[in-house]
Amino acid sequence: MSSEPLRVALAGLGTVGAGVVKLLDANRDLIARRAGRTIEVAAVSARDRARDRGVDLARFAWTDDVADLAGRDDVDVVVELIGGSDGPALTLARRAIAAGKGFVTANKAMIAHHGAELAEAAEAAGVALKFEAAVAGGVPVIKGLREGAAANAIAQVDGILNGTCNYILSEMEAKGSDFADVLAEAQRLGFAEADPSFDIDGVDAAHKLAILATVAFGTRPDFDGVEVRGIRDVVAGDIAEAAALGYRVRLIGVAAADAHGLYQRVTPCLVREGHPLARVTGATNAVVAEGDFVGRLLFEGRGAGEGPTASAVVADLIDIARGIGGTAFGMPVASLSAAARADPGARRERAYLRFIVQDRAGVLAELTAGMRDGGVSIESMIQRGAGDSEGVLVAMTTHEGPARAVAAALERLEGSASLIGRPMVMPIVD
Ligand SMILES: NC(=O)c1ccc[n+]([C@@H]2O[C@H](COP(=O)([O-])OP(=O)(O)OC[C@H]3O[C@@H](n4cnc5c(N)ncnc54)[C@H](O)[C@@H]3O)[C@@H](O)[C@H]2O)c1
Ligand SMILES: N[C@@H](CCO)C(=O)O
Repeated sequence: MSSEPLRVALAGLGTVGAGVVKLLDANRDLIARRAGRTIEVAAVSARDRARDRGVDLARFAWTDDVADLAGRDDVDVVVELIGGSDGPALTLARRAIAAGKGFVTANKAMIAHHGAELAEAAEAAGVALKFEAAVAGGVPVIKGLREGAAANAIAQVDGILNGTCNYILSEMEAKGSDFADVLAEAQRLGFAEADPSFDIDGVDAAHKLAILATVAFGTRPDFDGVEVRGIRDVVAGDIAEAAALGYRVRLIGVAAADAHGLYQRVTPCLVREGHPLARVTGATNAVVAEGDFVGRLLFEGRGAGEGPTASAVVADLIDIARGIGGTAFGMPVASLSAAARADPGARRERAYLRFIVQDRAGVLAELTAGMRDGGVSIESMIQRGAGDSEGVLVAMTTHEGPARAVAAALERLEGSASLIGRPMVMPIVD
Protein backbone atom coordinates (compact mmCIF):
# COMPACT_ATOMS: atom_id res chain seq x y z
CA MET A 1 0.00 0.00 0.00
CA SER A 2 1.41 3.40 -1.02
CA SER A 3 1.66 6.05 1.66
CA GLU A 4 0.80 8.70 -0.97
CA PRO A 5 -2.95 9.36 -1.08
CA LEU A 6 -4.68 10.24 -4.33
CA ARG A 7 -5.74 13.84 -3.69
CA VAL A 8 -9.03 14.83 -5.23
CA ALA A 9 -10.86 18.11 -5.85
CA LEU A 10 -14.63 17.94 -6.17
CA ALA A 11 -16.38 20.52 -8.33
CA GLY A 12 -20.10 20.39 -7.60
CA LEU A 13 -21.74 19.07 -4.45
CA GLY A 14 -25.23 18.26 -5.63
CA THR A 15 -26.79 14.80 -5.91
CA VAL A 16 -23.66 13.16 -7.31
CA GLY A 17 -21.00 15.29 -5.55
CA ALA A 18 -22.50 14.70 -2.10
CA GLY A 19 -22.84 11.02 -3.00
CA VAL A 20 -19.13 10.81 -3.81
CA VAL A 21 -18.20 12.30 -0.42
CA LYS A 22 -20.54 9.85 1.35
CA LEU A 23 -19.18 6.86 -0.57
CA LEU A 24 -15.52 7.79 0.00
CA ASP A 25 -16.31 8.12 3.72
CA ALA A 26 -18.36 4.92 4.02
CA ASN A 27 -15.99 2.58 2.11
CA ARG A 28 -12.73 4.35 2.85
CA ASP A 29 -10.73 1.31 3.98
CA LEU A 30 -12.08 -1.07 1.35
CA ILE A 31 -11.34 1.47 -1.38
CA ALA A 32 -7.81 2.02 -0.04
CA ARG A 33 -7.11 -1.72 -0.10
CA ARG A 34 -8.43 -2.04 -3.64
CA ALA A 35 -6.73 1.12 -4.92
CA GLY A 36 -3.45 0.49 -3.10
CA ARG A 37 -3.66 3.94 -1.52
CA THR A 38 -6.23 6.13 0.16
CA ILE A 39 -8.37 8.52 -1.85
CA GLU A 40 -8.67 11.84 -0.04
CA VAL A 41 -10.82 14.83 -0.92
CA ALA A 42 -8.58 17.87 -0.62
CA ALA A 43 -10.76 20.70 -1.91
CA VAL A 44 -14.35 21.31 -2.96
CA SER A 45 -16.39 23.95 -4.72
CA ALA A 46 -20.09 24.53 -5.27
CA ARG A 47 -22.42 27.45 -5.64
CA ASP A 48 -23.73 27.55 -2.09
CA ARG A 49 -21.30 26.91 0.75
CA ALA A 50 -23.96 27.04 3.46
CA ARG A 51 -26.34 24.42 2.07
CA ASP A 52 -26.77 21.31 4.21
CA ARG A 53 -25.84 18.30 2.09
CA GLY A 54 -25.77 15.76 4.88
CA VAL A 55 -21.96 15.59 4.78
CA ASP A 56 -19.26 17.38 6.79
CA LEU A 57 -17.51 19.75 4.39
CA ALA A 58 -15.57 21.76 6.99
CA ARG A 59 -12.62 19.35 6.67
CA PHE A 60 -12.05 20.28 3.00
CA ALA A 61 -10.55 23.44 1.52
CA TRP A 62 -13.28 25.52 -0.14
CA THR A 63 -12.92 27.63 -3.29
CA ASP A 64 -15.66 29.95 -4.49
CA ASP A 65 -14.42 29.93 -8.07
CA VAL A 66 -14.61 26.38 -9.34
CA ALA A 67 -11.89 27.03 -11.94
CA ASP A 68 -9.36 27.58 -9.11
CA LEU A 69 -9.49 23.85 -8.37
CA ALA A 70 -7.47 23.20 -11.53
CA GLY A 71 -4.48 25.17 -10.28
CA ARG A 72 -4.18 23.69 -6.79
CA ASP A 73 -0.86 22.04 -5.91
CA ASP A 74 -2.54 19.78 -3.35
CA VAL A 75 -4.74 18.07 -5.96
CA ASP A 76 -3.95 15.16 -8.34
CA VAL A 77 -7.38 14.65 -9.89
CA VAL A 78 -10.26 17.03 -10.50
CA VAL A 79 -13.77 15.54 -10.43
CA GLU A 80 -16.33 17.63 -12.28
CA LEU A 81 -19.93 17.17 -11.11
CA ILE A 82 -21.42 20.50 -12.12
CA GLY A 83 -23.01 19.68 -15.47
CA GLY A 84 -23.54 21.60 -18.70
CA SER A 85 -21.79 20.99 -22.01
CA ASP A 86 -19.89 24.29 -21.95
CA GLY A 87 -19.45 27.05 -19.37
CA PRO A 88 -17.64 26.42 -16.09
CA ALA A 89 -17.49 22.63 -16.54
CA LEU A 90 -15.63 22.89 -19.84
CA THR A 91 -13.33 25.65 -18.61
CA LEU A 92 -12.47 23.52 -15.60
CA ALA A 93 -11.84 20.43 -17.75
CA ARG A 94 -9.51 22.30 -20.10
CA ARG A 95 -7.61 23.95 -17.26
CA ALA A 96 -7.30 20.83 -15.11
CA ILE A 97 -5.98 18.71 -17.99
CA ALA A 98 -3.58 21.46 -19.09
CA ALA A 99 -2.34 21.65 -15.49
CA GLY A 100 -1.51 17.93 -15.61
CA LYS A 101 -4.38 16.75 -13.39
CA GLY A 102 -6.37 13.60 -14.00
CA PHE A 103 -9.97 14.43 -14.83
CA VAL A 104 -13.12 12.49 -13.93
CA THR A 105 -16.61 13.59 -14.89
CA ALA A 106 -20.21 12.39 -14.94
CA ASN A 107 -21.03 15.03 -17.54
CA LYS A 108 -22.37 13.30 -20.66
CA ALA A 109 -23.31 16.58 -22.33
CA MET A 110 -19.72 17.83 -22.17
CA ILE A 111 -18.19 14.52 -23.28
CA ALA A 112 -20.69 14.15 -26.15
CA HIS A 113 -19.87 17.64 -27.42
CA HIS A 114 -16.21 18.07 -26.48
CA GLY A 115 -15.00 14.55 -25.69
CA ALA A 116 -12.61 14.30 -28.64
CA GLU A 117 -10.97 17.64 -27.82
CA LEU A 118 -10.61 16.77 -24.13
CA ALA A 119 -9.34 13.26 -24.84
CA GLU A 120 -6.73 14.66 -27.22
CA ALA A 121 -5.65 17.18 -24.58
CA ALA A 122 -5.46 14.41 -21.95
CA GLU A 123 -3.30 12.29 -24.28
CA ALA A 124 -0.98 15.25 -24.91
CA ALA A 125 -0.73 15.99 -21.18
CA GLY A 126 -0.30 12.31 -20.29
CA VAL A 127 -3.21 12.36 -17.82
CA ALA A 128 -6.30 10.19 -17.43
CA LEU A 129 -9.72 11.36 -18.62
CA LYS A 130 -12.55 9.14 -17.33
CA PHE A 131 -16.34 9.35 -17.56
CA GLU A 132 -17.89 6.02 -16.53
CA ALA A 133 -20.73 7.80 -14.69
CA ALA A 134 -21.67 9.75 -17.81
CA VAL A 135 -23.36 6.74 -19.43
CA ALA A 136 -25.89 4.59 -17.56
CA GLY A 137 -24.95 5.90 -14.10
CA GLY A 138 -23.73 3.05 -11.94
CA VAL A 139 -23.64 0.47 -14.75
CA PRO A 140 -20.01 -0.17 -15.82
CA VAL A 141 -20.81 -0.17 -19.53
CA ILE A 142 -17.97 2.10 -20.65
CA LYS A 143 -15.42 -0.08 -18.90
CA GLY A 144 -17.23 -3.20 -20.09
CA LEU A 145 -17.06 -2.20 -23.76
CA ARG A 146 -13.73 -0.33 -23.68
CA GLU A 147 -11.88 -3.05 -21.78
CA GLY A 148 -13.91 -6.23 -21.33
CA ALA A 149 -15.07 -6.39 -24.96
CA ALA A 150 -12.00 -4.65 -26.44
CA ALA A 151 -11.12 -7.62 -28.64
CA ASN A 152 -14.48 -7.60 -30.46
CA ALA A 153 -15.86 -5.80 -33.45
CA ILE A 154 -19.23 -4.49 -32.27
CA ALA A 155 -21.96 -4.08 -34.85
CA GLN A 156 -24.76 -2.55 -32.79
CA VAL A 157 -25.58 -1.24 -29.33
CA ASP A 158 -29.13 -0.75 -28.08
CA GLY A 159 -29.91 0.83 -24.77
CA ILE A 160 -32.32 2.25 -22.28
CA LEU A 161 -30.15 5.20 -21.38
CA ASN A 162 -32.42 7.57 -19.52
CA GLY A 163 -33.74 6.58 -16.12
CA THR A 164 -36.28 9.39 -15.99
CA CYS A 165 -37.95 8.33 -19.24
CA ASN A 166 -37.91 4.68 -18.33
CA TYR A 167 -39.36 5.48 -14.93
CA ILE A 168 -42.10 7.60 -16.51
CA LEU A 169 -42.99 5.01 -19.15
CA SER A 170 -42.99 2.09 -16.76
CA GLU A 171 -45.02 3.98 -14.11
CA MET A 172 -47.54 5.06 -16.76
CA GLU A 173 -47.71 1.41 -17.79
CA ALA A 174 -48.03 -0.02 -14.26
CA LYS A 175 -50.30 2.56 -12.65
CA GLY A 176 -51.93 4.34 -15.53
CA SER A 177 -50.56 7.58 -13.98
CA ASP A 178 -50.35 10.89 -15.79
CA PHE A 179 -47.11 11.92 -17.49
CA ALA A 180 -46.76 15.15 -15.44
CA ASP A 181 -47.26 13.48 -12.03
CA VAL A 182 -44.72 10.79 -12.78
CA LEU A 183 -42.18 13.37 -14.00
CA ALA A 184 -42.53 15.34 -10.74
CA GLU A 185 -41.82 12.16 -8.77
CA ALA A 186 -38.70 11.43 -10.88
CA GLN A 187 -37.41 14.92 -10.06
CA ARG A 188 -38.10 14.40 -6.37
CA LEU A 189 -36.15 11.14 -6.47
CA GLY A 190 -33.13 13.00 -7.91
CA PHE A 191 -32.65 11.28 -11.24
CA ALA A 192 -34.32 13.79 -13.53
CA GLU A 193 -31.98 16.55 -14.72
CA ALA A 194 -32.52 20.07 -13.33
CA ASP A 195 -33.96 20.89 -16.76
CA PRO A 196 -36.16 17.83 -17.36
CA SER A 197 -36.60 18.66 -21.05
CA PHE A 198 -33.16 17.12 -21.66
CA ASP A 199 -34.52 13.88 -20.24
CA ILE A 200 -37.98 13.73 -21.75
CA ASP A 201 -36.99 15.12 -25.16
CA GLY A 202 -34.33 12.42 -25.52
CA VAL A 203 -31.30 14.74 -25.49
CA ASP A 204 -29.75 13.16 -22.39
CA ALA A 205 -30.04 9.69 -23.94
CA ALA A 206 -28.59 11.05 -27.19
CA HIS A 207 -25.54 12.40 -25.33
CA LYS A 208 -25.00 8.96 -23.82
CA LEU A 209 -25.57 7.18 -27.12
CA ALA A 210 -22.96 9.32 -28.91
CA ILE A 211 -20.41 8.41 -26.21
CA LEU A 212 -21.33 4.71 -26.32
CA ALA A 213 -21.04 4.63 -30.10
CA THR A 214 -17.54 6.11 -29.90
CA VAL A 215 -16.40 3.49 -27.41
CA ALA A 216 -18.19 0.62 -29.18
CA PHE A 217 -17.18 1.36 -32.78
CA GLY A 218 -14.05 3.51 -32.50
CA THR A 219 -15.74 6.31 -34.43
CA ARG A 220 -15.41 9.99 -33.55
CA PRO A 221 -18.20 11.29 -31.28
CA ASP A 222 -21.00 12.63 -33.50
CA PHE A 223 -23.73 13.97 -31.26
CA ASP A 224 -25.21 16.06 -34.09
CA GLY A 225 -25.65 12.86 -36.07
CA VAL A 226 -28.08 11.37 -33.53
CA GLU A 227 -31.72 11.44 -34.66
CA VAL A 228 -33.63 12.34 -31.47
CA ARG A 229 -37.25 12.08 -30.38
CA GLY A 230 -38.41 12.04 -26.78
CA ILE A 231 -41.44 10.70 -24.96
CA ARG A 232 -43.65 13.80 -24.66
CA ASP A 233 -46.09 12.57 -27.29
CA VAL A 234 -46.54 9.06 -25.89
CA VAL A 235 -50.11 8.77 -24.58
CA ALA A 236 -51.77 6.18 -22.38
CA GLY A 237 -53.48 4.79 -25.50
CA ASP A 238 -50.08 3.96 -27.06
CA ILE A 239 -49.04 2.04 -23.97
CA ALA A 240 -52.35 0.13 -23.97
CA GLU A 241 -52.16 -0.66 -27.72
CA ALA A 242 -48.55 -1.79 -27.34
CA ALA A 243 -49.56 -4.11 -24.49
CA ALA A 244 -52.41 -5.55 -26.55
CA LEU A 245 -49.90 -6.36 -29.30
CA GLY A 246 -47.42 -7.94 -26.86
CA TYR A 247 -45.02 -4.98 -26.63
CA ARG A 248 -43.87 -2.35 -24.13
CA VAL A 249 -43.06 1.26 -24.91
CA ARG A 250 -39.46 2.16 -24.10
CA LEU A 251 -37.15 5.04 -25.09
CA ILE A 252 -34.43 3.18 -26.97
CA GLY A 253 -31.08 4.47 -28.18
CA VAL A 254 -29.66 2.47 -31.06
CA ALA A 255 -26.27 2.90 -32.69
CA ALA A 256 -25.05 0.72 -35.54
CA ALA A 257 -21.95 0.90 -37.68
CA ASP A 258 -21.62 -0.91 -41.00
CA ALA A 259 -20.66 -0.35 -44.62
CA HIS A 260 -23.50 2.22 -44.92
CA GLY A 261 -21.97 4.36 -42.16
CA LEU A 262 -22.84 5.26 -38.60
CA TYR A 263 -26.50 5.21 -37.63
CA GLN A 264 -27.58 6.72 -34.29
CA ARG A 265 -31.14 7.22 -33.12
CA VAL A 266 -33.04 7.81 -29.86
CA THR A 267 -36.78 7.34 -30.08
CA PRO A 268 -39.65 5.68 -28.21
CA CYS A 269 -40.09 2.15 -29.56
CA LEU A 270 -42.40 -0.80 -29.12
CA VAL A 271 -40.18 -3.50 -27.63
CA ARG A 272 -41.44 -7.08 -27.74
CA GLU A 273 -42.13 -8.58 -24.34
CA GLY A 274 -39.34 -11.11 -23.83
CA HIS A 275 -36.66 -8.82 -25.32
CA PRO A 276 -34.09 -8.01 -22.60
CA LEU A 277 -34.91 -4.29 -22.84
CA ALA A 278 -38.68 -4.79 -22.44
CA ARG A 279 -38.53 -6.00 -18.87
CA VAL A 280 -36.34 -3.08 -17.72
CA THR A 281 -38.48 -0.94 -15.43
CA GLY A 282 -38.11 2.15 -13.25
CA ALA A 283 -34.92 4.22 -13.38
CA THR A 284 -32.94 1.17 -14.42
CA ASN A 285 -30.69 1.49 -17.49
CA ALA A 286 -29.65 -1.37 -19.75
CA VAL A 287 -27.39 -1.73 -22.77
CA VAL A 288 -27.28 -4.66 -25.17
CA ALA A 289 -24.16 -4.95 -27.33
CA GLU A 290 -23.36 -7.58 -29.95
CA GLY A 291 -19.69 -8.50 -30.25
CA ASP A 292 -18.45 -10.69 -33.12
CA PHE A 293 -16.69 -13.17 -30.83
CA VAL A 294 -18.32 -12.68 -27.43
CA GLY A 295 -21.89 -12.59 -28.76
CA ARG A 296 -24.61 -10.68 -26.92
CA LEU A 297 -23.67 -8.73 -23.81
CA LEU A 298 -26.22 -7.23 -21.46
CA PHE A 299 -25.30 -4.48 -19.00
CA GLU A 300 -28.05 -3.51 -16.60
CA GLY A 301 -28.43 -1.61 -13.35
CA ARG A 302 -29.31 1.68 -11.74
CA GLY A 303 -28.67 4.42 -14.23
CA ALA A 304 -29.06 7.47 -12.03
CA GLY A 305 -29.27 8.80 -8.49
CA GLU A 306 -26.79 9.55 -5.77
CA GLY A 307 -25.42 6.10 -4.89
CA PRO A 308 -25.11 4.48 -8.34
CA THR A 309 -23.59 7.54 -9.98
CA ALA A 310 -21.13 8.07 -7.12
CA SER A 311 -20.19 4.40 -7.45
CA ALA A 312 -19.11 4.93 -11.07
CA VAL A 313 -17.22 8.16 -10.28
CA VAL A 314 -15.28 6.49 -7.47
CA ALA A 315 -14.53 3.46 -9.67
CA ASP A 316 -12.78 5.86 -12.07
CA LEU A 317 -10.83 7.36 -9.15
CA ILE A 318 -9.79 3.88 -8.06
CA ASP A 319 -8.48 3.17 -11.57
CA ILE A 320 -6.44 6.37 -11.49
CA ALA A 321 -5.16 5.57 -8.00
CA ARG A 322 -4.06 2.16 -9.32
CA GLY A 323 -2.19 3.88 -12.14
CA ILE A 324 -4.60 2.71 -14.85
CA GLY A 325 -4.79 5.60 -17.28
CA GLY A 326 -5.41 4.41 -20.81
CA THR A 327 -7.15 6.32 -23.55
CA ALA A 328 -10.53 7.88 -22.83
CA PHE A 329 -12.41 6.11 -25.65
CA GLY A 330 -10.32 2.94 -25.78
CA MET A 331 -7.96 4.14 -28.52
CA PRO A 332 -6.08 7.36 -29.24
CA VAL A 333 -8.24 10.11 -30.73
CA ALA A 334 -6.10 10.00 -33.89
CA SER A 335 -7.19 6.37 -34.38
CA LEU A 336 -10.94 7.12 -34.14
CA SER A 337 -12.50 6.97 -37.61
CA ALA A 338 -14.70 9.77 -38.97
CA ALA A 339 -17.59 7.54 -40.09
CA ALA A 340 -20.07 8.91 -42.60
CA ARG A 341 -23.67 9.15 -41.38
CA ALA A 342 -25.89 6.34 -42.66
CA ASP A 343 -29.11 7.39 -44.41
CA PRO A 344 -31.83 7.01 -41.72
CA GLY A 345 -34.51 6.61 -44.41
CA ALA A 346 -32.88 3.44 -45.67
CA ARG A 347 -33.18 1.64 -42.35
CA ARG A 348 -35.61 -1.28 -42.72
CA GLU A 349 -37.94 -1.89 -39.80
CA ARG A 350 -41.51 -2.49 -38.74
CA ALA A 351 -43.34 0.45 -37.21
CA TYR A 352 -46.30 1.30 -35.01
CA LEU A 353 -48.34 4.29 -36.18
CA ARG A 354 -51.02 5.96 -34.11
CA PHE A 355 -53.48 8.60 -35.27
CA ILE A 356 -56.23 10.47 -33.44
CA VAL A 357 -58.86 11.07 -36.11
CA GLN A 358 -62.37 12.37 -36.67
CA ASP A 359 -64.82 9.47 -36.57
CA ARG A 360 -66.54 9.92 -39.92
CA ALA A 361 -66.95 8.16 -43.24
CA GLY A 362 -63.84 7.89 -45.37
CA VAL A 363 -61.24 8.60 -42.71
CA LEU A 364 -59.81 5.10 -42.61
CA ALA A 365 -59.74 5.05 -46.40
CA GLU A 366 -57.77 8.29 -46.30
CA LEU A 367 -55.24 6.85 -43.84
CA THR A 368 -54.77 3.65 -45.81
CA ALA A 369 -54.47 5.59 -49.07
CA GLY A 370 -51.66 7.60 -47.44
CA MET A 371 -49.93 4.34 -46.56
CA ARG A 372 -50.44 2.97 -50.08
CA ASP A 373 -49.06 6.15 -51.67
CA GLY A 374 -46.02 6.13 -49.40
CA GLY A 375 -45.37 2.46 -50.18
CA VAL A 376 -46.15 1.21 -46.68
CA SER A 377 -47.65 -2.25 -46.23
CA ILE A 378 -50.06 -2.38 -43.27
CA GLU A 379 -49.81 -5.46 -41.06
CA SER A 380 -52.63 -4.69 -38.58
CA MET A 381 -55.02 -1.83 -37.86
CA ILE A 382 -57.52 -1.09 -35.09
CA GLN A 383 -59.80 1.80 -34.21
CA ARG A 384 -60.84 2.52 -30.63
CA GLY A 385 -62.91 5.25 -28.99
CA ALA A 386 -66.39 6.62 -28.54
CA GLY A 387 -66.41 8.88 -31.57
CA ASP A 388 -66.89 12.09 -29.56
CA SER A 389 -65.31 15.47 -30.31
CA GLU A 390 -61.94 14.24 -29.01
CA GLY A 391 -61.77 11.79 -31.89
CA VAL A 392 -60.89 8.13 -31.99
CA LEU A 393 -57.56 6.39 -31.85
CA VAL A 394 -56.39 4.40 -34.85
CA ALA A 395 -53.32 2.22 -34.33
CA MET A 396 -51.48 0.41 -37.12
CA THR A 397 -48.47 -1.80 -37.38
CA THR A 398 -46.59 -2.07 -40.64
CA HIS A 399 -44.66 -4.84 -42.34
CA GLU A 400 -40.92 -4.32 -42.52
CA GLY A 401 -39.91 -1.62 -44.96
CA PRO A 402 -37.63 1.40 -45.29
CA ALA A 403 -38.22 4.17 -42.74
CA ARG A 404 -38.50 6.64 -45.63
CA ALA A 405 -41.73 4.97 -46.78
CA VAL A 406 -43.47 5.72 -43.47
CA ALA A 407 -42.15 9.30 -43.60
CA ALA A 408 -43.51 9.65 -47.15
CA ALA A 409 -46.93 8.30 -46.10
CA LEU A 410 -47.15 10.75 -43.20
CA GLU A 411 -46.12 13.60 -45.47
CA ARG A 412 -49.07 12.77 -47.74
CA LEU A 413 -51.42 12.92 -44.74
CA GLU A 414 -50.01 16.18 -43.38
CA GLY A 415 -52.61 18.91 -43.05
CA SER A 416 -55.53 16.50 -43.44
CA ALA A 417 -58.69 17.79 -41.69
CA SER A 418 -59.37 14.22 -40.56
CA LEU A 419 -56.35 14.20 -38.23
CA ILE A 420 -56.47 15.61 -34.68
CA GLY A 421 -52.91 16.41 -33.59
CA ARG A 422 -49.78 14.84 -34.99
CA PRO A 423 -49.48 11.13 -35.71
CA MET A 424 -47.12 9.11 -33.54
CA VAL A 425 -44.58 6.72 -35.09
CA MET A 426 -42.61 4.20 -33.07
CA PRO A 427 -40.24 1.63 -34.55
CA ILE A 428 -40.89 -1.96 -33.47
CA VAL A 429 -38.05 -3.86 -31.82
CA ASP A 430 -38.58 -7.65 -31.90
N1 LIG B 1 -28.15 12.96 -10.82
C1 LIG B 1 -27.85 11.85 -11.46
O1 LIG B 1 -28.45 10.81 -11.23
C2 LIG B 1 -26.76 11.82 -12.48
C3 LIG B 1 -26.41 10.61 -13.07
C4 LIG B 1 -25.38 10.56 -14.02
C5 LIG B 1 -24.75 11.73 -14.36
N2 LIG B 1 -25.11 12.89 -13.79
C6 LIG B 1 -24.37 14.09 -14.15
O2 LIG B 1 -23.62 14.51 -13.03
C7 LIG B 1 -23.48 15.92 -13.04
C8 LIG B 1 -24.00 16.47 -11.73
O3 LIG B 1 -25.36 16.12 -11.59
P1 LIG B 1 -26.16 16.35 -10.22
O4 LIG B 1 -27.44 15.61 -10.41
O5 LIG B 1 -25.32 16.07 -9.06
O6 LIG B 1 -26.45 17.91 -10.34
P2 LIG B 1 -26.94 18.88 -9.16
O7 LIG B 1 -27.70 19.97 -9.83
O8 LIG B 1 -27.58 18.12 -8.07
O9 LIG B 1 -25.58 19.47 -8.59
C9 LIG B 1 -24.76 20.36 -9.31
C10 LIG B 1 -23.73 20.95 -8.36
O10 LIG B 1 -22.88 21.80 -9.13
C11 LIG B 1 -22.79 23.05 -8.47
N3 LIG B 1 -22.54 24.08 -9.48
C12 LIG B 1 -23.29 24.39 -10.54
N4 LIG B 1 -22.72 25.41 -11.22
C13 LIG B 1 -21.59 25.72 -10.56
C14 LIG B 1 -20.57 26.68 -10.75
N5 LIG B 1 -20.59 27.52 -11.77
N6 LIG B 1 -19.56 26.70 -9.86
C15 LIG B 1 -19.53 25.85 -8.81
N7 LIG B 1 -20.45 24.93 -8.59
C16 LIG B 1 -21.47 24.87 -9.45
C17 LIG B 1 -24.10 23.23 -7.75
O11 LIG B 1 -23.94 24.17 -6.68
C18 LIG B 1 -24.33 21.81 -7.26
O12 LIG B 1 -23.61 21.61 -6.07
C19 LIG B 1 -24.21 16.38 -14.29
O13 LIG B 1 -23.30 16.46 -15.36
C20 LIG B 1 -25.21 15.27 -14.54
O14 LIG B 1 -25.61 15.19 -15.89
C21 LIG B 1 -26.09 12.97 -12.86
N1 LIG C 1 -31.27 12.38 -15.86
C1 LIG C 1 -30.53 11.20 -16.12
C2 LIG C 1 -29.54 10.98 -15.01
C3 LIG C 1 -28.53 9.97 -15.35
O1 LIG C 1 -27.69 10.38 -16.37
C4 LIG C 1 -31.51 10.04 -16.22
O2 LIG C 1 -32.69 10.20 -15.92
O3 LIG C 1 -31.12 8.96 -16.63
